[in-house]
Amino acid sequence: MKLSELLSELTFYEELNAPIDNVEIKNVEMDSREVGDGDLFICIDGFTVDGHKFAEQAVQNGASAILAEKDVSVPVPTVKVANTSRALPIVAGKFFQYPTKKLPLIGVTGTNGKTTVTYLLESIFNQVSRKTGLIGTIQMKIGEDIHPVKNTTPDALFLQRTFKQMHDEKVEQAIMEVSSHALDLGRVHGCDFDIAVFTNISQDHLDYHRNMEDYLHAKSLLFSQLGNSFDEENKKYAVINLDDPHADFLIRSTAQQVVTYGCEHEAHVMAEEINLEVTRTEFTLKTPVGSVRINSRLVGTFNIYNMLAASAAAIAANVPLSEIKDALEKVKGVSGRFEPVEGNHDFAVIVDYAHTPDSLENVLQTIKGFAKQKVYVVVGCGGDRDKTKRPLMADVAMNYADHVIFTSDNPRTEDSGEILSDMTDGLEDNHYEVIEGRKEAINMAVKLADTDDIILIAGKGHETYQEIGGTRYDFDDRVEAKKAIDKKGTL
Ligand SMILES: CC(=O)N[C@H]1[C@@H](OP(=O)(O)OP(=O)(O)OC[C@H]2O[C@@H](n3ccc(=O)[nH]c3=O)[C@H](O)[C@@H]2O)O[C@H](CO)[C@@H](O)[C@@H]1O[C@H](C)C(=O)N[C@@H](C)C(=O)N[C@H](CCC(=O)O)C(=O)O
Ligand SMILES: Nc1ncnc2c1ncn2[C@@H]1O[C@H](COP(=O)(O)OP(=O)(O)OP(=O)(O)O)[C@@H](O)[C@H]1O
Ligand SMILES: N[C@H](CCC[C@H](N)C(=O)O)C(=O)O
Ligand SMILES: [Mg+2]
Repeated sequence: MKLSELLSELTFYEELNAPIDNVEIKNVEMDSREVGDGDLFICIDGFTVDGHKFAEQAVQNGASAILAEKDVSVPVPTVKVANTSRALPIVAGKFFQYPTKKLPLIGVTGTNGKTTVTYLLESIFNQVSRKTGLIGTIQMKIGEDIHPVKNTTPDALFLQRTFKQMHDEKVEQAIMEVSSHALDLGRVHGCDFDIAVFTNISQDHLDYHRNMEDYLHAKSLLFSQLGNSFDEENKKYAVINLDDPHADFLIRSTAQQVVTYGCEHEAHVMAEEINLEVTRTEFTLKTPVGSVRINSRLVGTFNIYNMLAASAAAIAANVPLSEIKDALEKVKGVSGRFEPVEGNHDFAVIVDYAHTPDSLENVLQTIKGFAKQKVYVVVGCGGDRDKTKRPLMADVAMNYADHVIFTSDNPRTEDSGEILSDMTDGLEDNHYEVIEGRKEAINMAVKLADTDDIILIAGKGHETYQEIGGTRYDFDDRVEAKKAIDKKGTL
């Protein structure tokens, strides 16, 4: 594509260093290390480094033009805009020919439940043979092809490139998690969502957002940006959890049709006659298109909400109710979410990704509801993340468990001992111990567990690493728990 054409959607820019006429752009990159011959390199002033520093390297790697917000001294045409981060989605959208205009797209936001709801939706659309594309915390998937991701919601360039690939590979329904960071940073600008889903909101990420109000405002952008026009061919829906205290604010944020779900308030899609069991959940899914009984292998009230969210979105996307039922009943679970560690032991071990006070409370409430004997919790908090959630998570663990083993999560650049002090300082009860090494903490919980006890290993779920300093070491709670169980069995 000609550079002048690529820039046609940017109204204000300056041309520096050399004329842009006739410059041909083969690809767009924002990482100098990825730049090849004939690419446009976009300089992003990041949280860690300033991408403008790499303009020269990009040129050495073959960049034929630079998009910058500061002056850079390079021998290729340079286009200067006020803010490259905001220009990025515009340029990426243009380069990849606005793929989401041609691709039905569902976005799921909220503090907890996003990954689970997207996996439920994937199952529902596959049930009706619609090829899916999925982007979220665990991975990116096109059909059955799996690709790694660095972020729950990747940057605008990755997104637009991926949606183009999905469209080329005949994906019929794209589904993605939309984080508050992404909404705030404009990573999803230019994504033409058809259905926006809200799960719930509770405290998280207050290292990034100044307060809960800012956090909620960021989440609401998914709904306020859901378009403002009436298009018979291309209807848009906001799917909202009516039982969440912030439902009303989100409903008022959107101009589009609202579909509500819930258990407590009168909603379009509801769960009734609920029967919660240790390994399964039954409820009647009541919807405007009929009612069906659901018998799911997902456990806990919070998962009923996830199933309601997915069902409401699927109904808006014209999936028949009988297919929604079959699909929900097929889902065995989502990796690292309330995942039992199998083996020959007479106590239960559950690995779960709860890393917020609210998710930890939901999971522990569920476990407490079934526990015949003691409940052990192994939990820590991530470094370089919301510090104010540390004492709250510690309180939740102490309130529900008979014994808590506080340990490290991903300390990242922080000191594990200090994170643990943030969690335990001020605890009044003493039914806890601190074991910094996560492997040792898991070993201790397994060693202590007796018949019918339940161990919850919280915080890391599907993660297969532990990040300490700048290094990611191989680590998987499920593998470590299994090893500890096997070791106990041989004693
Ligand atoms: C705080 C934050 O959001 N950081 C994101 C940001 O990184 P950054 O600003 O530090 O980037 P940087 O390293 O300063 O680099 C700046 C620019 O220089 C470029 N560069 C860099 C080095 C080089 O040699 N050459 C070069 O060109 C980079 O490609 C980049 O364009 O831009 C990167 C690329 O898009 C993201 O991967 C990165 O997410 C990091 C990994 C992260 O941990 N983010 C978290 C806070 C996050 O976004 N989480 C949310 C929510 C998760 C949830 O739901 O709980 C998420 O959506 O993942
Ligand atoms: N609807 C829900 N309400 C409250 N807690 C939930 C809900 N669904 C899942 N959880 C809890 O939150 C954890 C994370 O769930 P999930 O991965 O689906 O959420 P997420 O929003 O994608 O999280 P993240 O932002 O970290 O990617 C689960 O392991 C479970 O403990
Ligand atoms: N997407 C979340 C994941 C947290 C997972 C937890 N294990 C941690 O490292 O804090 C975050 O980046 O805040
Ligand atoms: Mg997620």
